[in-house]
Amino acid sequence: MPEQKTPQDLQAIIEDIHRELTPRLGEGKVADYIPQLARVNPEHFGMAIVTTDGQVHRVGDAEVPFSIQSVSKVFTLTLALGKHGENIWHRVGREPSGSAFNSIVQLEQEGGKPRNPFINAGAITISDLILAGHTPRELIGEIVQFVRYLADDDAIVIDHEVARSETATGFRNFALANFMRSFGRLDHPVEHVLGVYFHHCALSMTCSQLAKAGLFLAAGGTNPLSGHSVVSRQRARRINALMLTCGHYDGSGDFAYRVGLPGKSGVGGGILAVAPGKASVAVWSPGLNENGNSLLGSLALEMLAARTGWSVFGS
Ligand SMILES: NC(=O)CC[C@H](N)C(=O)O
Repeated sequence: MPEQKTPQDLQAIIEDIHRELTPRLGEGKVADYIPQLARVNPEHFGMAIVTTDGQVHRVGDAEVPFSIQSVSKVFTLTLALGKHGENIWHRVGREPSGSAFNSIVQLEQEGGKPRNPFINAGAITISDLILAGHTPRELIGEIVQFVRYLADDDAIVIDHEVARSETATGFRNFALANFMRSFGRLDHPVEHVLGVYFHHCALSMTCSQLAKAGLFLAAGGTNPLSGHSVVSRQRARRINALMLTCGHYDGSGDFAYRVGLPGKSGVGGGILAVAPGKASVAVWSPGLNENGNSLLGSLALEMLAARTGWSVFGS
C-alpha cells in the first residue's frame, strides 16, 4: 500500500466508507444518561480528514455540530500540560484503567488518584488543576478560546443545554468528585470543578472543526494550516501515546488492534483520531458500543486505516 494518498484517493476512500456503512446507520445505542444526548438522531454519520499538507475532505454530516463530550479531554489535558507541565502526573496517572469511563472501583483501591486523564475521574482532576487562579466562568471561557485557537475557528461554542442537562443528572460524576475530595485530592469545591468539567464536555463542534483542532497532534505540535504553535514535538508525541493507550477506556486495546491510531472517543458518538505526520480525522455516529465508544465511528476508522495504511504500527 503506498504511503501517500492523493486527494482524489482520500475523498474516494471516505465516500466509499460512508456508502458501505449507510445500511447500518442507527446501529449501537445512543447515550441516554444525559437526557439532551438521548434526543440526538442516531442515524447521523459524518467524517472529516485534514491532512498535514492542508487538504480537507468531508463526507456525510461533517458540518453538523455535535456534543464532543470526552473528546474535549484531549484539549483540557493539553491546557493542563501547558500550565503545569509534567507536575500533573503527581495528580493523575498515565496507565490504561481497564474499566469503564465512569468507574469508581479503582479510585478507592488507589487512594483517589485516577489512572489517566481521559477517564472521568482523571478529567475531573485535570479540571481541578487548571482551575487554579481562576473562577469557573473564566476558565470555561479560556477553554473555549483555546479550542478556537486550535481549530482556528471562532464559531466554536458550548451547548449550554447539554451542560445543564448533565449538571442535573451527573450523579456519577458528583460521586467521583466527592470521593476524590474525601481523599483530599481536589483543591476546589466540587460544584466548581464539575461546572468546568460539564461545560468542556458540552463543547459543540462539527467533524471539520474537530479534525482541525486535532491537527497539531498529527503535525508535531503546530497546526500547519493556521501556523498556530501549540505544544512541543515531544509533548504532541506523548499526548498521542496517551490517546493510543487510554483514549477508548476499556476498549483501548481493541481500538489499537483494529485501527492502530491514537484516538479519543466521546459519548456523543465522536472520535478524534491522529495519523502522525499524515492527518487528523474526526468521525461522528451517535450509536455506541458496549464500552461507550461510537460503534460505526470505530468501524469507519478501521476501514480508513486499512485503506490508507496509516496505522502507526505499519501499513
Ligand atoms: N465518555 C464520555 O464522553 C463521558 C463524558 C460525560 N460528560 C460524562 O461525564 O459522563
